[in-house]
Amino acid sequence: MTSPNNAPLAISARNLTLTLGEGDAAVEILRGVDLEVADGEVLALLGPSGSGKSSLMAVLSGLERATSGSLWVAGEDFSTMDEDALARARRGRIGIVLQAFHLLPTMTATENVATPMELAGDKDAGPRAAAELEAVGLGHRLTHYPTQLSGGEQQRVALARAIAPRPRLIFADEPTGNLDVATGHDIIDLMFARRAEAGATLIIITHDPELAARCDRIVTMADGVIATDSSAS
Ligand SMILES: Nc1ncnc2c1ncn2[C@@H]1O[C@H](COP(=O)(O)OP(=O)(O)OP(=O)(O)O)[C@@H](O)[C@H]1O
Repeated sequence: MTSPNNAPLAISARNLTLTLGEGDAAVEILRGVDLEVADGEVLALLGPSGSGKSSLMAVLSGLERATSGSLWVAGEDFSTMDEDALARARRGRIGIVLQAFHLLPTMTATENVATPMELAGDKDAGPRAAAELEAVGLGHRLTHYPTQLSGGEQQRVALARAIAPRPRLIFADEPTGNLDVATGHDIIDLMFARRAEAGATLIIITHDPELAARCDRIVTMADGVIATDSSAS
């Protein structure tokens, strides 16, 4: 599976739809999304509130099953997998950073980063978690609990948790939405630096045109479909 310039594809989506609810309550959220993303590409996903950005990310990252259409992610056919298979396919391949940090309050920073890797059978989870926390500037906060960390520090832990398993794909949904501007800039700089080191594909939902301009490609959504794509010729 390759793109027109022969780069391997991280994502190939054809005519993806997502309908939630049934009967009269059914809502068509994605209405035929076509999208190809090259391996290593950094893509900004923009669009008005309610246009379907988070829903598309949920489908592309395997958190939600598409209602119809074909979807290949990192060489795996997501469209034929059930939820258990999707969860297995996500593990180690896909890292997700959300606006709310979703750290487990009873675990230290290191445990928050290490636990998903341990569950995936990684024997070096502890040292790798510590190394990644070091890399995001939290070497001095390894045994702190989330409540003992600032918002920016918590998002660094969430970033470390997403990146430590060395995923080929990183999804970020407004990762600076809960942070002040300066802290948000720091997180984005870190995310871009860690991504570049790993050569991973990054898809980032943002309302910030300045951040979008730092990406290789800008795709906008409107009303459940792709409206514009800066890579289209
Ligand atoms: N579980 C659900 N059931 C019904 N409708 C839903 C559900 N989740 C989302 N929607 C609807 O789907 C549409 C797309 O939502 P989505 O969160 O993907 O948009 P978005 O572009 O990410 O918006 P925002 O920028 O506000 O986060 C919205 O109209 C939303 O109300």
